[in-house]
Amino acid sequence: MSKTVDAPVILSNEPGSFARSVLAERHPALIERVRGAFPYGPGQHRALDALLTESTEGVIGPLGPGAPDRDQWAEWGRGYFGRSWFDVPFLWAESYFYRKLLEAVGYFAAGPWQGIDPFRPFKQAELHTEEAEAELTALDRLALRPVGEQAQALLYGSLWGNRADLGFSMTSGGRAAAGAESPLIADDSASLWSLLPAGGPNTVCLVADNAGRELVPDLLLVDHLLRHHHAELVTLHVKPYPYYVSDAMAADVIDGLRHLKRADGVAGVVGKRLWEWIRRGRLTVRTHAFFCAPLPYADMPEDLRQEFADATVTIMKGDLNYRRLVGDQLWPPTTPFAERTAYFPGPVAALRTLKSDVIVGLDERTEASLVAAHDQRWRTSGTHALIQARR
Ligand SMILES: O=P(O)(O)OC[C@H]1O[C@](O)(CO)[C@@H](O)[C@@H]1O
Repeated sequence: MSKTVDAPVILSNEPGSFARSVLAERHPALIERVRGAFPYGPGQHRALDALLTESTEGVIGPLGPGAPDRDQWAEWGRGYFGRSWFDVPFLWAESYFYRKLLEAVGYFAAGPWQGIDPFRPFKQAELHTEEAEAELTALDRLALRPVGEQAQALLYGSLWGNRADLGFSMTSGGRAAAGAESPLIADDSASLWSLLPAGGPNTVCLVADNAGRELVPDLLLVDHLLRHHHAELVTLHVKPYPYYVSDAMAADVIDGLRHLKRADGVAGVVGKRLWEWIRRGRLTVRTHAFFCAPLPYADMPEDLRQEFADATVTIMKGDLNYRRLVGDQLWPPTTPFAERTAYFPGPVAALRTLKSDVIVGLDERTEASLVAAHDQRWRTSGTHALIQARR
């Protein structure tokens, strides 16, 4: 057992740090992309200007008086207002940035822009890339392989789908989305499958991350779990509103399902079957306000805790869910995953490509070889991935 009891919370004020670059470079770049995505009017552009200035040079201000969740954020941000965005916890600052960006474009305000997802054009474009098409065509070949091989390939597909992240491409020029896949730095997939023996009365909660090219492989995995009775019921949890650029909401699930249903070959068959799983109640899409909270899962509310407690296993997708699952802190990398997730109300697994500094659950040899071979960029470059699970 590691002796770790606590570790520094990640802030964004360390010069040269990844967290700092997200606030100082990615967020301004994202504001520019959002400006170009819709024919926003002068009021929205002024609000985006104000957000850019506030978040890079100013101090944290409250949400506007009409915001439905103003009190909630005032509570979550107690002690942070009036301070530099760089000096408060990175997880909080990043989450609040997305909330303020929605405010700037009028997502929650009564009027024509209410409910218009500022990231939707990017998410939709993702579905129609050559790579996305090739992934669907590959399903025809995969269907000829033994079932166990299909299962493993779909699990890895869902894992590496997490690399297709629009926030990431904001400053990396999409580099992490290309190239050969690196070996996993932790692979508990055998342990994950052992939690889901075919034919058992299993239920799975899959907490989704990105839409588009991540969500489609997630749906393919879900179909496999249901079809081969690794799970009798699956709940797909998505965000209630646009978040972290590409995070999936119910509208994105519908887009993904339609996209699959229209495809040729095996992909089209799977798309139609997924509609049927939903119709029969074997696949349910759910959301919860907590998925957009700037808090670790250790602080989840009782109703969500109960949902996870009832599942045979909860699968957390992506980097943000990982940060919230283990705590957005600089843990010694060899801190056991089981120790960091001991509070979780049931078996839990993480499928994540590494896109921020947090990491636990490495063995010493892996950590040493990563540091020697790539310095610390392996933590944030999206080239490495992991599957971690605990019973
Ligand atoms: O989509 P994912 O895998 O949750 O990745 C989100 C990650 O991207 C970043 O927002 C940086 O763009 C990280 O800070 C964050 O953890």
